Amino acid sequence: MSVAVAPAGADPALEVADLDFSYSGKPILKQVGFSVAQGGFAVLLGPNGAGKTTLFSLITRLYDRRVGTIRVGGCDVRDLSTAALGQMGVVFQQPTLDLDLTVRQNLAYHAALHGMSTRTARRQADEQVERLGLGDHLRRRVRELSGGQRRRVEIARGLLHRPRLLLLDEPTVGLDVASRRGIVEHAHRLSHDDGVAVLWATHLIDEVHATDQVIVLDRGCVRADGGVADIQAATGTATIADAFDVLTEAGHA
Ligand SMILES: Nc1ncnc2c1ncn2[C@@H]1O[C@H](COP(=O)(O)OP(=O)(O)OP(=O)(O)O)[C@@H](O)[C@H]1O
Repeated sequence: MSVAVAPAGADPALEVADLDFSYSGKPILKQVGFSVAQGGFAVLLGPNGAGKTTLFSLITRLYDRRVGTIRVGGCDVRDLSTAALGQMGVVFQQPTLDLDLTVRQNLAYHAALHGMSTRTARRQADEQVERLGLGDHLRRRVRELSGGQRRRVEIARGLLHRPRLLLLDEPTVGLDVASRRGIVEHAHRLSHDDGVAVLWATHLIDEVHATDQVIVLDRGCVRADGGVADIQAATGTATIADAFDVLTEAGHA
């Protein structure tokens, strides 16, 4: 098993404990708990409706009503929300770029929201888009870009303020195989090379790498949390796809 381990004494990048959440009295998340180490790569794997987006909405404080604890780098998102949110970059499931602005303008706007100076923002934007292969597109309006390019702009935007934790909610939905693979691999490089912890929500099992931490969420409950080999061993299966089938209701349908 090769799940990233935090340096001794370091707080996890993300810690969720005893989390319950309901919509209008209907329980959606039930006693959810897990943590992601500094620099770790965790896949939040769950079928449609498992509660992944709801969990992201709570981590990012779009929603607040809940029972339990959420800490980012040791900071409680409720008590120390500015400190917690400042350590976090987010790529939401629904695209949120302004299609009529250029790539550079979208990035500059986001950087300004984080209080970054124009100079720092420009340097950071140039670095991130270059790494994502978008260097030639800075002056293009987002409307002119492909779906995969737009997603990469959103990842660059989420990294501008150098977060320690990047959350991505089904970031490859609707993309072709090559674009998907490129984005999955880039996110892994961020974790392995830059030490950014990543929480990657998906229902696509082929996005799981053998070295990832996998958190299986089904009907609001964490059914498994560990390395791929551990989960396969615990379920007596040979692949993570088979383990997913054993652990989730979708697999019993
Ligand atoms: N605003 C809302 N009000 C009431 N119920 C909701 C609301 N948003 C989501 N739900 C319900 O909560 C459950 C979890 O939804 P959520 O979107 O968090 O799951 P998900 O794992 O992200 O699924 P998907 O992959 O389809 O986005 C579903 O049963 C959904 O119908």
